Amino acid sequence: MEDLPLSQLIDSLKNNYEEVIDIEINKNHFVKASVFSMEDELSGEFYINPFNGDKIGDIPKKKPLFEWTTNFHRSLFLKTPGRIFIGIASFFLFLISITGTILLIKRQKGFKKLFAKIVKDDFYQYYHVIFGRLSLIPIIIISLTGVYLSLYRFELIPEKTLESRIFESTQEIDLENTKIDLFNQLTLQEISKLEFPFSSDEEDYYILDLHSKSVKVHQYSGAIIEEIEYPFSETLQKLSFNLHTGNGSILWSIILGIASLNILFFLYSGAVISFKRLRTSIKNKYSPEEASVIILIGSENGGTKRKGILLQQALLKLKKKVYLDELNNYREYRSMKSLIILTSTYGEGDPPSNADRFLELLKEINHSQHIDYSIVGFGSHAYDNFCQFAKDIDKALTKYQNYSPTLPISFIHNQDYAEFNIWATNWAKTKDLNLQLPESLGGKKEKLSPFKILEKNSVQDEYNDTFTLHVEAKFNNFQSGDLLGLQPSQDSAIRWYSIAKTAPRKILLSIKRHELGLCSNYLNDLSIGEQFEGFIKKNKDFHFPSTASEVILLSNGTGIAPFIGMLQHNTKKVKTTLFWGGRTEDSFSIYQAWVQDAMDTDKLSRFELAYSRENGELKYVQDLIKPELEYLVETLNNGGVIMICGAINMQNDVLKLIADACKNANKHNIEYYQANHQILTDCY
Ligand SMILES: Cc1cc2nc3c(=O)[nH]c(=O)nc-3n(C[C@H](O)[C@H](O)[C@H](O)COP(=O)(O)O)c2cc1C
Repeated sequence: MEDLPLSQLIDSLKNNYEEVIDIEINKNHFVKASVFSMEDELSGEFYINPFNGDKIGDIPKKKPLFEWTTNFHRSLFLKTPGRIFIGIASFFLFLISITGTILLIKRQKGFKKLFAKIVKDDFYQYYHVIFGRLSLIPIIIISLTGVYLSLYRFELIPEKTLESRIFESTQEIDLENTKIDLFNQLTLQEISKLEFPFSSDEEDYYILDLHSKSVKVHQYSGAIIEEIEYPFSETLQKLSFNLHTGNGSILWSIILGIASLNILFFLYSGAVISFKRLRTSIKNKYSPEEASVIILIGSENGGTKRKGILLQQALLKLKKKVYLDELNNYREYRSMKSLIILTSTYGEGDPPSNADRFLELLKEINHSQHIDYSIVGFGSHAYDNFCQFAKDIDKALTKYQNYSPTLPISFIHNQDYAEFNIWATNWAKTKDLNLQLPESLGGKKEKLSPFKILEKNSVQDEYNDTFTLHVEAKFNNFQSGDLLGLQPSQDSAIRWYSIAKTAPRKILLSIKRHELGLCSNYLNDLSIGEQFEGFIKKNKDFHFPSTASEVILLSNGTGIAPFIGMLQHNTKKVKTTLFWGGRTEDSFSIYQAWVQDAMDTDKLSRFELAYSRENGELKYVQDLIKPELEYLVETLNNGGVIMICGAINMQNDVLKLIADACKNANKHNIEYYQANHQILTDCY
């Protein structure tokens, strides 16, 4: 159809109808004609077959819903003010998409990495970025063309004067035999509209709209009388209209449709992200001069800051003079005794934006008093430089003699609240504080469920401080390595126990009794058949690996519990070694049967143990693995996994030994294996 000469269409129309007013060829290559004829049904506007001029269909009326939506979209039914409003909204959408692109480039650390892998650490942020990458370009186009259409509509586009050229006709006029060469030469694809002369008067011309100009053609001689070039603004208006509406391309319409849905998602996810950030504004009761505990935060998206605020509130409840601020606001704190630094890491081990000046400030600002500090790094093993910025601060602080660590640096993966709670409890212990953070973030109460005591075993040695409880749950969807939380009284903090799943719904807990420990004594006092209330939290970063070539389990004290459960489920009989350190031979008695059973069934290949209070020698897990470090690193190298559970000091020592051994082996550093989920820890 596109190659059909215009003259042929004109001839067919003239043959079929009394009078032709105009024809229009739309983007979808349909030919619409406006004609008069003797027969009523063949008069009016309808689609025609371009080859013979026959009517092929009526022009469908726009559906009311479609019309309603178009009106709403263009002006919100507010006529001109509505259109102005929509124009301004388009402009803002354009600005947001441009700034969004810049932020995305910044977040990805460069234009080249715009399409690099994105780590899913927060649902809304992740999909904000994923959808952003896919639809920012269409959204920029939608908004920019929307702005242009509004400007055009309000005649705010500087109009170039029309270029009109008038030709003197020299051609002869043959009224009997008009043959217009131009119409023979033009095909339908080159024209968009043709208006027929109004009457047979010589002064009435054909008005032919081509894609870039409009031409007046003499109806008898075929001479071009006038040519008007469309100004660029008009061409741009047409292009904008097509790009904005998807007119003429189904594929582009689909892309625009998806991008528009994404705009809705962006509105929502953007609002959630902003809300989360706003919710975490810092308020202080004490001035920086009077506070003895200073909490400094490095946080980009507010996760770490929220933890800092919870900690601040818990300390205020204990009447502590605490001051919370961002790391970049570091200054002289005259009364500071304790410094707590909670910081996340971004980019490639870089500080978050509210902490990027801290290391410089630290050099400039001097404190003369003695300060004990504790650093908690928030990060994700999905990145190569796990908690690197927290490590950098730790390293920087060791240079100052008046700064001494209260606890070794702690790391928290994926904002794990239970891990943070454990760190906070440990920190509070060093200060003899009964610190109580809320049970869970957002104040959501965990659903409690009863656990019934089936069996109890206690160590009968001079320390007499450890016991196991075999309990039955009401449900079964948990795994060894998950955490059981329980709160012995309304106003006490939650205690967490790493669990062993020994059979469906059966859990083995290993508990160390503290003389004044509320929770351990409460559990110790329960008899067989009694129950306690608690809840289970998934701890998916500490499950037995499903695909490792070999597994090494390192534990001390009650930290053996999750491993007992894991061994039971090692039905594939993956080569597994267990190292355990306890105080006395008796302290092993409560686990012995489980370990023996795992050995007998080949679920455990090797077992090594160390006693720290037996035979006068002080032997710890650390001592057990010292001669095995080469083997440990080799296992990691071959795709094996090391899991560590028990006391935090043991974990820190062991990690240091492994880190040094990795360095000596000259292959990968320890961070590589941590990022690769080959070193899993759950210590307290
Ligand atoms: C773009 C980007 C880069 C990140 N880079 C690292 C990194 O190098 N090392 C790391 O341990 N965590 C990294 N993370 C994870 C964050 O540190 C982690 O999500 C943290 O919980 C964020 O805390 P915030 O909400 O307080 O900013 C990165 C996260 C994002 C989004």
